[in-house]
Amino acid sequence: MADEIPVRDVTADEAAFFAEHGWVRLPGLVGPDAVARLRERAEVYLRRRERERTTLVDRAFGQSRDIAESDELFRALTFAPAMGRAATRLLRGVRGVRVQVTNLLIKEPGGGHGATEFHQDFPWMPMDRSAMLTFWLALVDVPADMGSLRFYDGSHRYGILGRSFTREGDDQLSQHPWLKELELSPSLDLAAGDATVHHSLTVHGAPANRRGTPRLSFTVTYFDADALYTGTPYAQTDGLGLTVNRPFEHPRFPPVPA
Ligand SMILES: O=C(O)CCC(=O)C(=O)O
Ligand SMILES: [Fe+2]
Repeated sequence: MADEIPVRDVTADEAAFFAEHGWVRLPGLVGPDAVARLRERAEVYLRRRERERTTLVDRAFGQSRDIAESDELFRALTFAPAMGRAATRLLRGVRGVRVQVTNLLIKEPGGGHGATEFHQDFPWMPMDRSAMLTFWLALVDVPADMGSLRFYDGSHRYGILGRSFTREGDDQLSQHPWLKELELSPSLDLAAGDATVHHSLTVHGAPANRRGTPRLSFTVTYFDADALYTGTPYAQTDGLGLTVNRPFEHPRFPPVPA
């Protein structure tokens, strides 16, 4: 029988908060029993992971990309209708969403990983529109000093600010010091099962993990199902045979029922 993951719906207030601020906290998005099962799975995958530190991103956190393609429990969460409904509601004006990527993230303690420098997610993407967001689900309790995400409030309204993680010193605050005039979201103490959601244009980052245990989280990124492929070179899409100016109709970008 297919696994089911209980996911609650997003409220009208949460959707309004997201529209204004470009991020939102969703307490208790996933029920505690389901989170415990997801965490057990995550621990197995992350133990197997090779600890290469080759890119600037690798220094900030470890990843196990496309986890929902290989694991049925993370797939059940990714395709839960409540997730599709939430993404569609938060993005406003989209008819539906597709999955862009799923990921398990680990931020090791004790200097294993550093801070996640402030960045936008969208500047890399080969989509013709920025209607895209990421759910970041805490799989363990994530107190602020373990590295919950922080967001520059309303930064999603300033368009594409450029790529980060391409060279030293290209974090968004160095490129755009005026961002400091915006409010920084409060440091959040998340419980396992809580999530934050950020828009793909929202500038976000995270401090290093100062606790003694790893920060474990799952992320899923959804985008407007009607977005068109631009042909911009991108490792994930290169060679898939997508057609420029056509939607992402490909098994790697499945639509999610809402
Ligand atoms: O978990 C982190 O520290 C960063 C995650 C992130 O940047 C993202 O999910 O877009
Ligand atoms: Fe990000």
